[in-house]
Amino acid sequence: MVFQAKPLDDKLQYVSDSIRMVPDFPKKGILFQDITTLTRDPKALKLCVEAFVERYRGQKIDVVAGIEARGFIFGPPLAMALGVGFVPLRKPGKLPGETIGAEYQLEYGSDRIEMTVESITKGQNVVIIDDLIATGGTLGAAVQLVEKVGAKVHEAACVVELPELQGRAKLKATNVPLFVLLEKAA
Ligand SMILES: O=P(O)(O)OC[C@H]1O[C@H](OP(=O)(O)OP(=O)(O)O)[C@H](O)[C@@H]1O
Ligand SMILES: Nc1ncnc2[nH]cnc12
Repeated sequence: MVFQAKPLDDKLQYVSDSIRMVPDFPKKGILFQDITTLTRDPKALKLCVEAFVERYRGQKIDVVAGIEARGFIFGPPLAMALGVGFVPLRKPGKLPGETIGAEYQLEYGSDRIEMTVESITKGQNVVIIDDLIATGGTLGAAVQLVEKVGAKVHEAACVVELPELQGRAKLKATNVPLFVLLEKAA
């Protein structure tokens, strides 16, 4: 049984149904939301990207920043549709040149993300995108990086929110709005 706080329209229901839930992955007790079943379904992928495009078209967005790895799937098609560039926020040691980084805790471990300093400039209006918000640690770190170079985070966007893990409350501390397509059970 999938928990869903808000009733979904037919399109989002289709997207929701396309996500496979995998119990005990990658660790016992984690109900993993597998978006690869969404991305391999052309209709679900199109509906999902279109929902983001509809949200941000006409919003004067300068940059879409996506979080490694699954933000790299949804970010580039959104950036292309908006006619802006895509900036990757990456796991440690992957980006050349001068970088800044932020550490964060996950539902199943800890990690760090990095950003090329010159990739986003002061005053730019940025949408940060990822597949999922759980504890909000990853998005919180991404917000820190974008704000550190003097840019504004217009909104953080995800396909799935796991409300029980309170990521929304963590992000609220940054004053960055959160937009999600689906709320699902953790
Ligand atoms: O809200 P949080 O508790 O921070 O968790 C959400 C993050 O966890 C997952 O990535 P993961 O770190 O598993 O990396 P991957 O995308 O490289 O598999 C997911 O894609 C988000 O980026
Ligand atoms: N339950 C979950 N499913 C997929 N990705 C995740 N990232 C953190 N928690 C997750």
